[in-house]
Amino acid sequence: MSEAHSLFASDLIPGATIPDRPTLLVVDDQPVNIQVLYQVFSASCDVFMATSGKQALEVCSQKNPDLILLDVVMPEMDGIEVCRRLKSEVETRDIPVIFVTSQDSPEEETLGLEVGAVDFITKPVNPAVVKARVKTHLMLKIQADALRELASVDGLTGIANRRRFDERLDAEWRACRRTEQPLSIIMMDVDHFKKYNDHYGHLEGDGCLKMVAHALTEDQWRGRDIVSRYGGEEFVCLMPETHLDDAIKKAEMIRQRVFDLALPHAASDTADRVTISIGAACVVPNDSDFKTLLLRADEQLYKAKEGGRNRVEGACL
Ligand SMILES: Nc1nc2c(ncn2[C@@H]2O[C@H](COP(=O)(O)OP(=O)(O)OP(=O)(O)O)[C@@H](O)[C@H]2O)c(=O)[nH]1
Repeated sequence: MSEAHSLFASDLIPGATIPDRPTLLVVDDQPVNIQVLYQVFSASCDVFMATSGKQALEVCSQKNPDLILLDVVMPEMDGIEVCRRLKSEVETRDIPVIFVTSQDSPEEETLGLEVGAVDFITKPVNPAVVKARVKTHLMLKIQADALRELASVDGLTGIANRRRFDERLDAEWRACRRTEQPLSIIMMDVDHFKKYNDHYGHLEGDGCLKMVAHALTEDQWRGRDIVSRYGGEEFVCLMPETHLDDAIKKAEMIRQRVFDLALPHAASDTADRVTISIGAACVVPNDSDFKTLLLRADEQLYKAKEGGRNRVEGACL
């Protein structure tokens, strides 16, 4: 068992993934102060260092540390501003920040906590105190990560749920708008699923949805793609930086994959097995929001249903 596991194991909620070696970022414009903290933590954690606010923000976006020990007084960008910026970005807002400072006035401490820090430690640091506090906040971070994970998974199928999809859609919409890249989504719906439930029973229906979800997610997706259960017998996939042609190709592969599962569907008017219909839509995001993209994919799905089901339709905005 690694030192990190032995530190946290007894205190964690079930299902929480304990990193082998948590990553810490230590930020201080005085290398000698970094050295002290490095010696305290290097045995149990991977320690990254930054000597300015700007560098700290860069390391955060690259390394996504589990916790940050942040000096307050630094030239150019001080710790308060660094913390403010970290808390304003979705990608970094959940990283706990502990201020390490020689200024211990109540006003300073209040300001630090107001901008989002979780704790305050005064210099010169006492190794035992800083270790105990870091352990507490790392444990809370790991538990919060586990809860976030649980809240984003669909209970029946185990794949991402609607909440996770909505979060990613919002983030990817903004990312693709910044980079002027296309964003595609594909909406998938199991054909004649009411008849499936009526014929085989609701429990069998649940089993069918699990197998379809598995077939949808076992495929090789690109790093930022996400497949989720959108609700009921409907699934959706988000594909950033993907043109409509490629989204349609992928949709066709998925349609075929579900067809090849050959799950019997004796009550279907379309085939002897379970099939899905798919609607794809693509846009280079602009100043409007993503509702129109979802609407267009839904229209295309409807078109696929109207056109005979077990097929793919797609359109750009
Ligand atoms: N077993 C099971 N059924 C579900 C679940 N969620 C939704 N359903 C059922 O899925 C069915 C969807 O029916 P409809 O929306 O009429 O669509 P359909 O029968 O698939 O018809 P088309 O989409 O037009 O091919 C409903 O009967 C829902 O009760 C679920 O989690 N488990």
